Amino acid sequence: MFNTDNSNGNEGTAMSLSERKALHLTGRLPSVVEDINTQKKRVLQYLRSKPSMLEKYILMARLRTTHMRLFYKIVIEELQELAPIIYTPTVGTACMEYSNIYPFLTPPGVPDGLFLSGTDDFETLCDTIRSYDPSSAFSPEIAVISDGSRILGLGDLGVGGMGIPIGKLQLYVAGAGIDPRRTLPVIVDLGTNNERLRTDPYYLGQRKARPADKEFYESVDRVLKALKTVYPNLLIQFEDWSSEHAFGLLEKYQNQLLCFNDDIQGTGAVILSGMINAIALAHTESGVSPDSHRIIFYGAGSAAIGVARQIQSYFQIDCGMTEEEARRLFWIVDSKGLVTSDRGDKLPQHKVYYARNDNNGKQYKNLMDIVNYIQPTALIGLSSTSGAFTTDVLKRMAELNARPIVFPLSNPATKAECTFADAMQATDNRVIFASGTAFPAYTIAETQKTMVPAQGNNMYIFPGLGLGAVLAQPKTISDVMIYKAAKALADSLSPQERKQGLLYPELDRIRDVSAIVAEAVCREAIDQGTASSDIQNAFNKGHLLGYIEERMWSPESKLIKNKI
Ligand SMILES: NC(=O)C1=CN([C@@H]2O[C@H](COP(=O)(O)OP(=O)(O)OC[C@H]3O[C@@H](n4cnc5c(N)ncnc54)[C@H](OP(=O)(O)O)[C@@H]3O)[C@@H](O)[C@H]2O)C=CC1
Ligand SMILES: CC(=O)C(=O)O
Ligand SMILES: [Mg+2]
Repeated sequence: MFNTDNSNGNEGTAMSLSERKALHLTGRLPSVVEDINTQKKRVLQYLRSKPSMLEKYILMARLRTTHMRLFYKIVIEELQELAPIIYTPTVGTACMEYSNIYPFLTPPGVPDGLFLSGTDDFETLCDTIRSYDPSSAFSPEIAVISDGSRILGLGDLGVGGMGIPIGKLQLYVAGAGIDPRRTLPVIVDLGTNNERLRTDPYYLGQRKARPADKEFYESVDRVLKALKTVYPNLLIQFEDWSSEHAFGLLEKYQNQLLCFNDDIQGTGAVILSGMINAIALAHTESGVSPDSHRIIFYGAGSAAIGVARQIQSYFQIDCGMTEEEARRLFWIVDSKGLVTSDRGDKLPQHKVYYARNDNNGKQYKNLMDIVNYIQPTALIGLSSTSGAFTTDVLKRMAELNARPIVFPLSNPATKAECTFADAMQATDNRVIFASGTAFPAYTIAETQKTMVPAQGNNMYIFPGLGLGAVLAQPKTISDVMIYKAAKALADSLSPQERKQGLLYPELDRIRDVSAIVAEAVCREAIDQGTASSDIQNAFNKGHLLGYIEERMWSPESKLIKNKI
């Protein structure tokens, strides 16, 4: 983020009288000297008095740039309450409203993030990157970069997508202790294909259509080269690029740069982790063996294919299936229906591998027909179509399975394929459930037992994955690293969480969990012989996890104090 001393050193009313005097600040603050806990209580009280989630988002955005330490103390200590404000679902609203709320997000002169133009030449880009935060003594370690073309399930929001890199980086800090002064949110402005935005008088980005592929890939390549030239050790996280380009970018750069695509790989890893625990539950509670699963993906974009690939790896590596045996357990559905190789349309490359050819020439369009035909054990939604898992579909899942697995993973909540309450009611409370955005808890009327739904969101993976990569500094992030990160997350459930049938650890343990995920990434880098000497030494001393934890930034970490 932006690293002015004003934001990270500011303690406001918590500054002692002697410090105020030494810094010539006496008179610029009211006379009270209070501690950060009082400051936190005041902010929370005011925040809670605001009925609108967007207003809360704006207040927190402002606090981040005026009082960074307080901001992160609140986010870390109250993550359950704050995640829906700074991340999904509210970040989706903030991105849609970006042009309207922009003037209120940061104080004058403080940028919201780094906006790079797709048309600038290499030298101009390098200068822009260097001059983004000239006062900072800290080089960024992680950049989250988007072109705003597929923001959550909300479509092309152009530069309005800036909220996403910012939201993700806030979770890096809160969830994995990345130093906030070493984070860099980036939007590459290549125009937008959203006609409504191009004609909106307040739209803040370039009012032109996105370029064709040749220009697109050249522009992104220039931007990435500029970022890596200015900051050679930077980890780059691709976020919310349309599937049309997400796969191409990952393929091009994954063996070239220290980078990953969060929507393909992060989502793949987090949902694999939840599925490992769901598969175990279905096995112990209803005798379903891993090889008898039949999984429908409703949606066939970057997220769905990323998740299918990861679960397939699990079937092959951990369950001993051949590639073909594993592949046959997946059916993918897109906007035209079940994806088959004889459907008559030209499939984009990422769908070809999972296209079915055992449909005897019959095509299926409607989800209910598809469910009846396949008789799935699991239904995974990554289609951004609200309500697609109808009561009838959910009831059918409950007829077919003692413990149906239903994961409506699209974001934000308004795009989810069903709600937790829908899924519980239609399945006699037997559903094994996870959603992309947290749904409210559900109380079973008969027993008065309150059930808290799992949140299958890549926020459980990318912070730890990024922390591990930043510390170990491997040349690239390998598929095995991602896989090991997913396994580590699945294994991180405490005995109590396992007993409760949870799929993911409690959110308030996210720092511990991220350290475990980071450790798995570092161990893999060590095995591959690509780990930094610090990580190798910590491992040799039997102190790897402790070393990782010690490296995590917290609001109590030392800060420079010289301004308000
Ligand atoms: N929980 C999490 O951590 C994450 C959740 N997501 C969510 O996943 C969703 C999808 O992301 P992504 O894959 O990148 O997006 P895409 O837009 O690339 O993919 C959407 C897919 O859904 C399909 N689809 C659209 N409408 C329908 C319909 N009526 N019936 C069936 N399929 C339909 C599309 O079909 P077609 O190919 O024919 O256009 C496409 O395959 C988003 O909502 C995103 O927020 C993403 C990453 C992480
Ligand atoms: C969570 C996330 O990365 C998405 O919905 O795109
Ligand atoms: Mg995303």
